[in-house]
Amino acid sequence: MNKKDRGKSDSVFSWNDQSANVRTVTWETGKKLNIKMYEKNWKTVKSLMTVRSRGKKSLQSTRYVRQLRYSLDMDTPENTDQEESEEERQIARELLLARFKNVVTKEYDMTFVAKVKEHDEQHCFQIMLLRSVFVNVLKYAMEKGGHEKITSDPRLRLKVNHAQLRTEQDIAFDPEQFKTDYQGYFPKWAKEIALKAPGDRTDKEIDTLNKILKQLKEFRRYTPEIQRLLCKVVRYDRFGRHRVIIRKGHVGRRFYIIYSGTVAFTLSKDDCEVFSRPTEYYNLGKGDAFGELALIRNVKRSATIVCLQTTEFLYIEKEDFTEMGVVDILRREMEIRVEFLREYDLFSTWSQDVLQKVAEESRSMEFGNNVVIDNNLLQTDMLYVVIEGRCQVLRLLDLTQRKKWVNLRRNQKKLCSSEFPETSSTPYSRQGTYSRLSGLSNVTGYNERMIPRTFSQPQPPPTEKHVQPRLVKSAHCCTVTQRRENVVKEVKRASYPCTSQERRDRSANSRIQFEQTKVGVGVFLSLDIIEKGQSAGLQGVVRTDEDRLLGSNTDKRHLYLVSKGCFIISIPVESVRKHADYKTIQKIQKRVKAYPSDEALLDCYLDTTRWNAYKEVLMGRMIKDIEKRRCERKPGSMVPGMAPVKQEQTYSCVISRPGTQRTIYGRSQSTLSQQESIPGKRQARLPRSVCSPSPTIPKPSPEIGGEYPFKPTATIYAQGSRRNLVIVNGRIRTNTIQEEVEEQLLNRCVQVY
Ligand SMILES: Nc1ncnc2c1ncn2[C@@H]1O[C@@H]2COP(=O)(O)O[C@H]2[C@H]1O
Repeated sequence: MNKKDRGKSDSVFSWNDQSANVRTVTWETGKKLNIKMYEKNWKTVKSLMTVRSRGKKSLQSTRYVRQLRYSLDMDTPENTDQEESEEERQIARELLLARFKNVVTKEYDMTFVAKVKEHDEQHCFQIMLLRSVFVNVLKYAMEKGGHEKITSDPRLRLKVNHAQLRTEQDIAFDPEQFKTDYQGYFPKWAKEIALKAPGDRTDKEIDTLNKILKQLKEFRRYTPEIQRLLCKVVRYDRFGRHRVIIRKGHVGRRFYIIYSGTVAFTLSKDDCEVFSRPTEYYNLGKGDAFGELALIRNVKRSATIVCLQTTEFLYIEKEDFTEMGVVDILRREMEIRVEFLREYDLFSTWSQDVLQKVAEESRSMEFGNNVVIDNNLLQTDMLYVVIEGRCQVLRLLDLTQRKKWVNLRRNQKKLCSSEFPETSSTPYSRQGTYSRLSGLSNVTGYNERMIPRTFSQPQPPPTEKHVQPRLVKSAHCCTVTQRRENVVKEVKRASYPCTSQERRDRSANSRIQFEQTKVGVGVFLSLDIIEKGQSAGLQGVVRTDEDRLLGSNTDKRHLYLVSKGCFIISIPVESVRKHADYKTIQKIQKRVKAYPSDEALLDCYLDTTRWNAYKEVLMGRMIKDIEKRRCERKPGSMVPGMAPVKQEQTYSCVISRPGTQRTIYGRSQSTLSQQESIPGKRQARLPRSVCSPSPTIPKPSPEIGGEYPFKPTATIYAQGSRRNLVIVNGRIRTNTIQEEVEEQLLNRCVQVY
């Protein structure tokens, strides 16, 4: 993108955020168009235009804005882009319809779908706007290779062959699905250097190439001298999807580093196998290298490597590879791996030769925090040994499939509607919201954008038989909730001034349409921590072939292995099985963990969330109590003529539950209530000694402390995440429609159970 283009982008397409419903789109030509759109729709369009890919580059690059403008200038959606093939158009149309179905309100949906078919000019602009945004996103994805990801995702059923089929009911809109893993292409100038013969490259060219290659992790691990030498000899090449780069059994001549794109490797000769595999753990991406084994050991290629998308490579010829000492570095790394495996007690009975072989077939990998290493740990074909750091085993639990959770929520609804008839039908969802808003004292300055992403993620509230009725019935608790609700109402009113009719319209249209069977409310639970020296994926080694084929007697749940910052060795299970003796198998069998059932996890989650909710309510009551006592104690101790000051105090109390003692710290942020209670008085500030009592530890009153029947579940190392997530087609989303989706789901579940 040149500078000229960059300057243009803002004037071509911009939006005005001031009003909730009416958005102004400004054109380069100076024309202004007012589009009446509902907040959610607009947010969707906006998010699509600004979706960020991992490589930091925004989809809203000038080129797309230009394309968008171009397409908007066209008369009908069909003519929007001449270059577009029939196939692309078909996919775009299908997705567009699906998107309308799920994002746009029911009313709009019907109109739009009808109008798309009739090419009605009245709605043409809106249709084209959304459509072209989508087409451009799709094009972008196709260019960057992400298209394959979108279309080959079986859940989306968007494969070209399937495009004719009805897809709407299978798709719920999720911006996540339109992100691409943008990696950036190898620049043209760098290509020109890399295509030159080594002798023709100048020092300056080598330096500039060095700079760009430093972003590759494989390249960074060499010493600066070797890096410079590599820049002298490195060559560039680019291959499309399905291209076999290395075939098992062939003679090795090159060592490859991936600059962009993805390849997959298979230990079989058949390259087609990689395309039928559902998981991604055999994939290598940007910065990964391959093809070293044959060069180090002077043997034939040990695996087949195929491009999964258009991939750019930097390669080094065998002679250069050996001459420059890269071989020595890689050999040393291999020795470290062999050394580690020799020390590892699981393989203590293995001979040096076997360890050497296994080390060759294994890989050392480094992962940052929160990177998914494997998304189906129980079915994986890899054994992961943690050398440094740790990882976590997670389970995503679909709460809407759990009767206990549904009953719990139903009871809460009943209790709340009888206690607080004036509150909405989702009292607890709101309670989650309130707890986040409670710290805001300046209501008018509050903007909904400040609401954290967790805004719509409700906390399951306390409903334990012994506790809940008392907490809910307590007048004290009621006032707290009441006050908070007013705050939220005020916040909303202040943020979006609109007429009551508009408000009614908005709430009527805010209902989200979704395919209920595809959506659920879920929560991630941590089942296990894999520490240094431990391994994950042992199940694969002891799984019999029969189990593999029939899937019998095995736990088939999806568990995620997520890095918390670690360095691991991944060993193909096949390789371990091939070399494992009886003793090793016995050791492995002993170490295979049976993870707790979903039922047990759910109990633990509910216990934890009840406990957390209980603490929250308790804190609210205590703070209120303390404030009240303070007001009673010092009714006239104000100094007139001074501005009020926000007091922030820390309180602590001890809550005991069986077997534990916990200290809870809470923060109260409030403007002095005494001043508000005296009308006509000038605002005043109390001297610090008077208005700000030193943090006291109030005695927990008998009715609020010590009675919580919490039973720690000793067998499970699990802490319920406080984040509830909506799962869409097996994926996870966290956005503001969650509350509504959850409400609808709950209603459905209540009818079922
Ligand atoms: N288990 C593995 N994980 C990742 N890459 C591998 C694995 N086994 C082999 N390879 C790579 O696949 C390449 C095939 O050619 P080479 O044997 O020369 O070098 C091999 C390694 O670079």
